Order: sequence, then structure tokens, then C-alpha cells
Amino acid sequence: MKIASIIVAAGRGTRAGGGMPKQWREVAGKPVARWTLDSFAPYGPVLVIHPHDEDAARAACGNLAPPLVHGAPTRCGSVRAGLEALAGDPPDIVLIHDVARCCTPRHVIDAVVAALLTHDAAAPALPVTDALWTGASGMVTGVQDRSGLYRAQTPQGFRFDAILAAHRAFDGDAADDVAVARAAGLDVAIVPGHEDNFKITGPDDFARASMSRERQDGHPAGQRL
Ligand SMILES: Nc1ccn([C@@H]2O[C@H](COP(=O)(O)OP(=O)(O)OP(=O)(O)O)[C@@H](O)[C@H]2O)c(=O)n1
Ligand SMILES: C[C@](O)(CO)[C@H](O)COP(=O)(O)O
Repeated sequence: MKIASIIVAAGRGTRAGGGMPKQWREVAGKPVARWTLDSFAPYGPVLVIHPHDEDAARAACGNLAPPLVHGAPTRCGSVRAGLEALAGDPPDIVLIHDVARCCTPRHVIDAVVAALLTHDAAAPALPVTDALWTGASGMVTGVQDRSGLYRAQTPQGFRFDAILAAHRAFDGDAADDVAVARAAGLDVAIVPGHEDNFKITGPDDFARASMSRERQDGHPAGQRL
């Protein structure tokens, strides 16, 4: 079974700040993008980037030198660009992953791949465990039932032909590829996500990512790899 991966990295990282897109910044001695690409190296990653970021991407990737594809103004458009780049020599399965999730444990990726042996689509998620409220103007306005609610993660995995057709048929924007798949009628299996598989989103997430990588790779916090 041929498996490929699309690492979407064309975002601007506005919420993270820091003067350059978060995927080119370092955590635990390596660029965020390099950590992510190393995790997906067994699955032939293509890296989807902003057209202005070619030099930064090449510097971050080093000797890995994955194929680079220009992305689009939305995540959905960037994924579509990655899918179209693979369509000439299509894999059986594609894993679609946020570059900003640079601490994904290996077992999460393995669980998605394993689920695709029996499902057209699979994605990791964590059940919501906190109580949920609605609020306005700094005041609680109500409570929300948390049962059956999940926090979505990536990699989201699909039969390649099914997700390519789903994206080609999709009109509009979506937060993730599970939404695109479901709009096309695909059933999506949930596999266990992990707290280490968080997305670097705000400024504080870089320190969290450094600690996670150092813990997972057996290096004491602060030691350069
Ligand atoms: N036009 C876009 C927008 C997002 N992404 C990618 O989609 C993932 C999830 O997006 P998010 O974390 O929201 O990243 P940014 O869009 O970079 O962040 P922000 O919204 O803070 O600008 C990231 O890996 C990002 O690079 C992309 O490839 N193309
Ligand atoms: C795809 C995603 O990572 C799933 O959790 C997420 O929807 C994309 O990031 P954003 O923070 O919603 O822009």
C-alpha cells in the first residue's frame, strides 16, 4: 500500500507572532517544520508553503529536501494544492497534517494508518473533558453538554481518490479535511489523539513544544540536540 503525506505549512502564524511564520522558528534545536517532516519521513511528505517562503523552507528542511508545493490563502486551498500535486502519481492513502503539530507521537500516526486498513477516513481526536460554558462580555451565559464532543487533531488520513474527489467537489472553506470528507458523505473513524499532539498556535506554545520534544526524545530541557 502506497502512503504519502501532505504537510500544510502555508499559513502566516499571525497568532504566534515572532516576526516569521511559526513553522520556520526553532524548538529544541530544530525548526518546527523539520521536526514535523522527520516524523512523516516514512510517508513521503510533500510540503505546502507560501510562495514567499521558499528560502525559509529550504533552510528548514536541509537534507530532507521534500517536494515543495505552493499553497493558497486558506488551509483548505493549501490542502487542495497538495492533493493536486500528488494526483499525477497517486498514493493509495494520504495523511494530511498541520506543520504546526510538531510533537505528534509516533503511535498517533500509526493508529491513523492502521484505521485506514478498514475505513476510508480516520483522524485523531481527544474527548472534551472540561465543563463547557457559553459566555458574553466576560460573564457565563449558559452551560453546554460536553458529551460526544471531541477536539480534532491531525494527521487526518484518507483513501487518496476519495479525499481528492471530496476536495474537488467542495465549495467554500472548512476548518479541516474531516469536514470536507463528511460533506462528500465519507464516514470518518476517530482514533485516540494525544495531548502532545497540540498545534503551536500562540506564543506560549513554543516552550510547550520544546518541553514535549525534549521529553519524547530523552533530552533534558535546555540541552541542544
Ligand atoms: N492558507 C493556509 C493557512 C494555514 N495553513 C496551515 O494549516 C495549519 C493550521 O493552521 P493554523 O495553525 O491556523 O496556522 P496559521 O494559519 O499559520 O496561523 P494563524 O491563523 O495564527 O495565522 C498550519 O500548519 C498552517 O501552516 C496553510 O497551509 N495554508
Ligand atoms: C486542522 C486543525 O488543526 C484541526 O484541529 C484546525 O482546524 C486548524 O487550525 P485552526 O486553529 O482552526 O485555524
